[in-house]
Amino acid sequence: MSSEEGFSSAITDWLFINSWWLLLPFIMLLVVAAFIVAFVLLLYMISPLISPKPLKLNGAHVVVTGGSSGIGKCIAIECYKQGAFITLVARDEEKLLQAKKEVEKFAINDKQVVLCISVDVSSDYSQVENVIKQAQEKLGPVDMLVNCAGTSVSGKFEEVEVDRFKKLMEVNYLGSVYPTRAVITTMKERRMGRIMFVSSQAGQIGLFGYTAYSPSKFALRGLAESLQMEIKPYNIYVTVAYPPDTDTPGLAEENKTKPLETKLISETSGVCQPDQVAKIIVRDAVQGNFNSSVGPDGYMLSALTCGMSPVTSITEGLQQIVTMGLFRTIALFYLGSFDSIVRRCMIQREQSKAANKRE
Ligand SMILES: NC(=O)C1=CN([C@@H]2O[C@H](COP(=O)(O)OP(=O)(O)OC[C@H]3O[C@@H](n4cnc5c(N)ncnc54)[C@H](OP(=O)(O)O)[C@@H]3O)[C@@H](O)[C@H]2O)C=CC1
Ligand SMILES: CCCCCCCCCCCCCCCC(=O)[C@@H](N)CO
Repeated sequence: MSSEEGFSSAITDWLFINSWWLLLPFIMLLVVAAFIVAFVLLLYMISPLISPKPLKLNGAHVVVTGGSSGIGKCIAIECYKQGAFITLVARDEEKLLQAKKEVEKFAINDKQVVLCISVDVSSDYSQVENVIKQAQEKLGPVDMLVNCAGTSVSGKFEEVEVDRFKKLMEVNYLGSVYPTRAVITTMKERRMGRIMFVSSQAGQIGLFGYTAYSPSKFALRGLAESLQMEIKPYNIYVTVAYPPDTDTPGLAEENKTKPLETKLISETSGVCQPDQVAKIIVRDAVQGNFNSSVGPDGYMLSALTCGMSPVTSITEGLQQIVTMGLFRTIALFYLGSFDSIVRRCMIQREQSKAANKRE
């Protein structure tokens, strides 16, 4: 009996001691595998955060649609100041020539050229393709395309002419699709380039009076995100800019029909100068940032609405993670104040209507 017990315990002792040695390679394998998995996960997390190489504007060919006025003209000037060759695209030839003269004042060398092309970016794709081809023949392949041609209408949903909804979608959305489509193949072949879409803060938040305008600016974000995922491996970077109200002929035109509600709500973000807005937009496009915002409200709106948009730096990603809850809290107060503006305006209107009737 006792000899049997001694035998079995000897076996377990033997197994125990030896199994350590037997397990060691497995343990080592497990540790190595864990390291590999951790490393791969880290690479996955970091890979979208690697910042692109900045684009050199000196000698680059920049096409600016809507370059004859307002923000577009200021973007052209900003690029010209950094040594770029410019193609201005818009419909009105006189305004184009006037803008060309203004841009040329900022030359930094005597080789720089400003080319003007008159075309409607929204009506016919083959026309747009043709003029881009002409521009590339004269000034070389496009390094940066700025889609800034656009227009706006504000007014209550039922008061905006039905045609306007289509028109805004055509100019603001398709007018950005066509030029982009015309430059993308060459950019992919050259494995370099920048595409910029000028959206608006009204492309991040839907506001009273912008039922026709906002959707056309929101659409650009969907286009930009999808396109960026396709062309990132070709070293092409997309930027979407979301400016607040900016002092331009376009804004003056829009203000003629702007409802009081829209005016009061937009005042939250204030009015910017187009040259300041252009400076920020060009800096972000050169760096290849997906998002370009102006001012503290713009910063908050962008962090809050980042959704699944690409990140272009580690700090940007971290800032979004840390600030999102706080900004949502602030946003609730803003939304409350917008609602009360709308309510107050409605009450005021009804009161003045009643007073008019009594008279
Ligand atoms: N100003 C603002 O408050 C803000 C503006 N934005 C956006 O920025 C962009 C520029 O605005 P802003 O500078 O105010 O505008 P402007 O009205 O001052 O200039 C618009 C430019 O676009 C051109 N354009 C308009 N329609 C067409 C078309 N169908 N084909 C070709 N060119 C066209 C115009 O030239 P032409 O008429 O001769 O064709 C002009 O050069 C717009 O997309 C706007 O929505 C965003 C946020 C705020
Ligand atoms: C944390 C949350 C912060 C929220 C801040 C909200 C601020 C809203 C202001 C919106 C202004 C819209 C300007 C549209 C400009 C435009 O595109 C037209 N003028 C074109 O002509």
